Amino acid sequence: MPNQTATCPVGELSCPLVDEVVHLRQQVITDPLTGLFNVRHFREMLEQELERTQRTRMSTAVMMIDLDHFKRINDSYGHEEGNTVLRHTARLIEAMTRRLDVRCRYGGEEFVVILPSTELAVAKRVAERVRSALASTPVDISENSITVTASIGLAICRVDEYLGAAQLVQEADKWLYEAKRQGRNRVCFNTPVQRDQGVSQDEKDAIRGLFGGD
Ligand SMILES: Nc1nc2c(ncn2[C@@H]2O[C@H](COP(=O)(O)OP(=O)(O)OP(=O)(O)O)[C@@H](O)[C@H]2O)c(=O)[nH]1
Repeated sequence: MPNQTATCPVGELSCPLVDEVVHLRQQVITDPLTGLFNVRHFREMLEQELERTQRTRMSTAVMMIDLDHFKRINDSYGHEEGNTVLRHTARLIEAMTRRLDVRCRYGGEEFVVILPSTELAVAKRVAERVRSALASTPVDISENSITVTASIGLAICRVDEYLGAAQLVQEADKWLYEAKRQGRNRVCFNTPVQRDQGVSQDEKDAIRGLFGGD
């Protein structure tokens, strides 16, 4: 009878070496403060999901979330309490999204979620759920109960309107800053109406002409 403890057969789940590798792999892709995925994993997964969009023709959505006036929380209550707020935010993001969504800390007080195989209408509902949960769920810090809000930018990669990873992130970031600009605690995204505003009067007239409009 061979000595089972002295060997590490492939596929043996209880092998300490395999456990160690799994643990290390987890550490490499995790943000230590919040337990969400880190930005390195976000980049890897985004490339993977965009490839899936090309293969399956199902859209990929990216949701960029930034806490509002977070500096004030640090300044008023200290960095440790600020960290408590970041962990609270991470738990709410997890609670309001699916396990298949890739929930990441992008850095500082910014979070990003990849919503695989998701159209804009669904992404809007998820983003609104996250925004509203944050605004209505207080967190206890320094004997105070406070609520934090977030601004959220959404971007979609469709197979017929394909955006690469960098462009998609840039687009989500653009709408996040639009949400800040409009007063914070809101979700912003590119709507067909806003796209239409980019069409000049000349172009509109030409389209009307093509379809026989007056
Ligand atoms: N506690 C804590 N604070 C952090 C961490 N990373 C970044 N910060 C702080 O996050 C704050 C971000 O501030 P700003 O970029 O000015 O943004 P803001 O105050 O949220 O304002 P708006 O984004 O414009 O609504 C800074 O005070 C950073 O020091 C962290 O890991 N822990």
